[in-house]
Amino acid sequence: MTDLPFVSALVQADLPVWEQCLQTEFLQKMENGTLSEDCFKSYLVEDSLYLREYAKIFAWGMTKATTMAAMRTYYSLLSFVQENEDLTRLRYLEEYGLREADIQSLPLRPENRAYLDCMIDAARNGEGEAECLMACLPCMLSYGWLFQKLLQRSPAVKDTYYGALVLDYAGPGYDAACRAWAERAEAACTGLSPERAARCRAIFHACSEHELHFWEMCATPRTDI
Ligand SMILES: Cc1ncc(CO)c(N)n1
Repeated sequence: MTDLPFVSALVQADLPVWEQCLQTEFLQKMENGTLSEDCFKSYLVEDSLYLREYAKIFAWGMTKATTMAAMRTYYSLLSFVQENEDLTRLRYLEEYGLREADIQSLPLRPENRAYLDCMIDAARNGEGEAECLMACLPCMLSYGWLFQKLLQRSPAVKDTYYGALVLDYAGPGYDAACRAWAERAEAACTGLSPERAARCRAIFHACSEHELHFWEMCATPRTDI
């Protein structure tokens, strides 16, 4: 992504945080095949709740769209997240006897709520598309980066129970989508005032930190499912 200077600098600055994500107990155990199904099930439930709320970030973004191009970015992101990402997750949930409808009333854990509140704040109170995309980007880009790394380091992970999920996020489809989002974010962040650019970097970084907290949370399973 060297042709995307703003986004590349954001990613470079946050690689240490993403490295820390890879070192979390949850991802280490996923990588070495010792993750308990309880933890994984709990992650899937939490992430399903997360993705439901994540959709609302785009809704806030849409209220501020001033061009059709911006509008299209939001709905293509929304449909990618809701349709592509959902397939594997729903299959796993089904294996656990959980239907999407059954989990909707569960509360979000505090780390999850805090992350979503941070993104919603950026999308609702920011000036426009740049702030909204900065809030959404660490989620997408860090997943692509993390799962590609995990697969490179431990190719055997693809033959484990968690292989399907890893391959989804490490695969060319997700990578292409990440690239498109990064290009869109680059365009939205080109030519911003230094103050606004700094605010955008702060949003991106805060959201990377929340990704880390989310992974840390996942080492301990929920007790209500
Ligand atoms: C918490 C979280 N971050 C990122 C992604 C990738 O979309 C996800 N599914 N969940």
